[in-house]
Amino acid sequence: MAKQVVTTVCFVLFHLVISYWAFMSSCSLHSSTKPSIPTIARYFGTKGRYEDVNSWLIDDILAINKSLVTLPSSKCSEIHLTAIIRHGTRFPTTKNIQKMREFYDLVKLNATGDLTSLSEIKSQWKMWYSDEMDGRLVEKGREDHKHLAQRLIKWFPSLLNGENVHGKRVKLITSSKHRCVNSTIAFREGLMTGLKITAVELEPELNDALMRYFDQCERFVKEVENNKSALEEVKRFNEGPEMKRVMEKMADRLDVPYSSINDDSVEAAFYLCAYEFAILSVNSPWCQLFDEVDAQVMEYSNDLKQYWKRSYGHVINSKSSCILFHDLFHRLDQIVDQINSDVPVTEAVTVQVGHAETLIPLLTLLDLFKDDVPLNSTNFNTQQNRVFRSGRITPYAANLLVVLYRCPEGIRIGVRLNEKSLTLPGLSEPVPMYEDVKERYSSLLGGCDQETVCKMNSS
Ligand SMILES: O=P(O)(O)O[C@H]1[C@H](OP(=O)(O)O)[C@@H](OP(=O)(O)O)[C@H](O)[C@@H](O)[C@H]1OP(=O)(O)O
Repeated sequence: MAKQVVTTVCFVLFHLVISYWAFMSSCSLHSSTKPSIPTIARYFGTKGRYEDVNSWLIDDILAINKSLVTLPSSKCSEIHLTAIIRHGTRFPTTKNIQKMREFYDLVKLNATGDLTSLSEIKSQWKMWYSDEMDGRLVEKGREDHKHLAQRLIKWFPSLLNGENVHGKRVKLITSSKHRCVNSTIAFREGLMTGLKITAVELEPELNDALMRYFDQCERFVKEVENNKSALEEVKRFNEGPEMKRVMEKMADRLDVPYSSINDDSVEAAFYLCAYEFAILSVNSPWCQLFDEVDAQVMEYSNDLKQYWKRSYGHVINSKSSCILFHDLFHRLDQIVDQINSDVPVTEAVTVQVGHAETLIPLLTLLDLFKDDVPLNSTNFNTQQNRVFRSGRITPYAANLLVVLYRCPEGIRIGVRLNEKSLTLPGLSEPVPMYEDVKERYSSLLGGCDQETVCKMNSS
């Protein structure tokens, strides 16, 4: 049995390395010139790069932009940071690799259009993604987390320092998925590089109950995850006029019958463009199959998925994150107690690494990024200026930073998403008193019991 497992693991690793290496060598990836950015990159949604949300990072990946952060008065000092982070850039999931392969085969065998990119796809591009890659972290994803750790050291030098790391006042918690565990390890490497530490005892703790709470919430699993009708609006949009137009334009560009292109085909083409850019920094010929309006439609389709599967679409989506919400406030309360009792703070920094589906429900529970009108299959046009844009909220390595400050007037709290300050809805101050935040969320703090909300037939 053990021998079988080792053989399988070796096979998978070998396959991954070979496919990746084969593709890397076929591209001019090692060129030192900056890659050109696809004009549609801002529409990649949850498949988008962090640096396209924070564009100053394109020139300097370790730069921090203080103009986007509100700090309390200089009399305050930081006492704690909780960072809840999405894993870094990853391979596509198997489900999407299969769609990509099918679409590539169709293009290779049937497309005859005269686009230059089409001849490039047919003569040079190779299908290098294989099923085993299944959402695993890629090298760029490791870099995402290493660099984020180094920027966080710059943001919070009094918290993320050698003394706190060695004193075990920094804690790493992660989902058990490959992309998360390896992101956490990369984050630790970034800390060690940034702090010039050579050896450290900082083992990530695996905690799926916390970082993959959605899997364990029966009501969410039954009513949303495994219930096709929960995503009815996504289906309707994908069968609607805007998406139909994208499919027709794609068929025209490829010169194939309209009947051979469906919503899965255009999704696969869009992913091919997005993944080649996110993983390899290549502005690939696949990107030429879309114009900007097409890309906006694709972005809306993905936003609808996130909205109905993870956000305001169904109440249970956000409620499933009650456990993470309570974990956060429980820790903050403990720290405030330690300060008030004048005892040393035991946890200076807590880093929790999970998924888009870890972050989006929690942000929703906090009432963030809520549009006045729900996103649905018929309002693509009127939702052009929506605040719910998954690409802005959860690109790879997206991060929610919660900071406690000790100030002369008491404890204050600052919240940042992707290194930019957020004002919590219902509160006017950007760095409010901790007690005001607790008051604002008092009904969740007094309820939102995981076991109760996740039970079937709970209200
Ligand atoms: O569309 P895919 O198969 O990539 O969906 C993934 C999720 O990716 P996302 O929709 O957020 O872009 C993935 O979330 P991640 O944060 O870990 O990337 C999720 O864990 C995975 O289960 C896939 O969800 P699906 O239910 O198969 O759509």
